Amino acid sequence: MNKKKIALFGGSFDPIHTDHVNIAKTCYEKLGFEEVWFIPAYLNPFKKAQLSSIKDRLAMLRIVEEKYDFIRINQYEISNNRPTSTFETLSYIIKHYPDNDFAFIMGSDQLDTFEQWSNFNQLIKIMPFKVFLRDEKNFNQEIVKKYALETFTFNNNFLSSTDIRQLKNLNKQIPKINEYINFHLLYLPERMGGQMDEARYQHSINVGKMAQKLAVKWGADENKALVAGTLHDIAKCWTREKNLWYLEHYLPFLIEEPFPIWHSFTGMLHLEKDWLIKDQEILQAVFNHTVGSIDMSLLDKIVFCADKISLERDYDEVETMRKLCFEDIEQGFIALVKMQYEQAIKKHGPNSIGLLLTNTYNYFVKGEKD
Ligand SMILES: Nc1ncnc2c1ncn2[C@@H]1O[C@H](COP(=O)(O)OP(=O)(O)O)[C@@H](O)[C@H]1O
Repeated sequence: MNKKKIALFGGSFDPIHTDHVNIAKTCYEKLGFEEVWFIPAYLNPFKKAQLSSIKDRLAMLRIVEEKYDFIRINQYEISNNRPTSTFETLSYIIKHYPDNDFAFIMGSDQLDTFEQWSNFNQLIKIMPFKVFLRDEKNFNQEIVKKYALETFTFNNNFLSSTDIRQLKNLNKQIPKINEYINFHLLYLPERMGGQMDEARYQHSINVGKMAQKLAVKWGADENKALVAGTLHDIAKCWTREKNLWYLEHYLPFLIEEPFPIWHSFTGMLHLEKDWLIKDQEILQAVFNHTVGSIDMSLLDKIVFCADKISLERDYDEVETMRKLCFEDIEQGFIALVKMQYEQAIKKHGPNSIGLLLTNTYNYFVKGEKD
């Protein structure tokens, strides 16, 4: 009987990206493997370097598994519930699937530490190792020669999970995985933490939670509220130059608005252009969070209010405002627009608060509808 040829592909897949899939496709389309089994690594809960949950990493792998018949997920390491060496995993798989013929797939970056993998001398004898070149010129040729390893090129986008976590090369990433990451707010410390100080980060988290609560109370989409609320201030700590660059390139007419408001527009642009968030409702809620506009959805109002009544806010009337927002979101919103407007006038004078806030105030508070 001919044994089924299977390629085993281990990694953290945090997240899985296009190049992982392209490697698997090469195995299937060009190297005669009938299946490729992705083996996500377990991450030690006591280890600091731990990243996304197993649930999220598996959900992202499933998106790919559903698309390609030849891709399967093997959960041996995950179900072990402890860090498991490649040697242990491969020994287990060989023993339990005697009707298959296996090879192990690795990226060339792994060559440098290859000899330190546990039980290395036995490991290299139990199955062939196939090396996919991350960089065709720059890889450890000594190890390749020493162990007579086969090397392969593939349709390489030069992606890495680290880069994806840091918002780099997202245009080359699998769109559905981008969407999953954005909707589940994965990699916030990397993606948001680097752009703001600790207090702003905590405020952002609090606004997300408050927006979610308000959405549950008023029947809006709670996930969109959580995402928009959490990300609303993403551009708040940017320099004037960076803000200006985005406005000049995409929305130059808004440069006339006061600088402290710019971050709502540039935050929206950043989320759209760099995070590749496609959801217009989320983008609009971020756009409207500081001064609003005359055309606001329930979600926009919720994020606007959540920003002003989040957990860490402690101005005199905050409790009254919180109560009002949970009793009547429309009245809460009007009261908060009024407060925002009066504070802006006090701080900046009536001639420098910008057209948008004036319009929002006139429309919602004064009731001027034309
Ligand atoms: N662009 C790539 N080219 C070659 N191998 C890759 C590439 N991206 C990932 N790999 C390999 O895929 C396996 C799993 O990678 P993983 O650690 O989950 O992600 P990454 O290396 O992208 O951060 C590793 O063997 C890694 O070397």
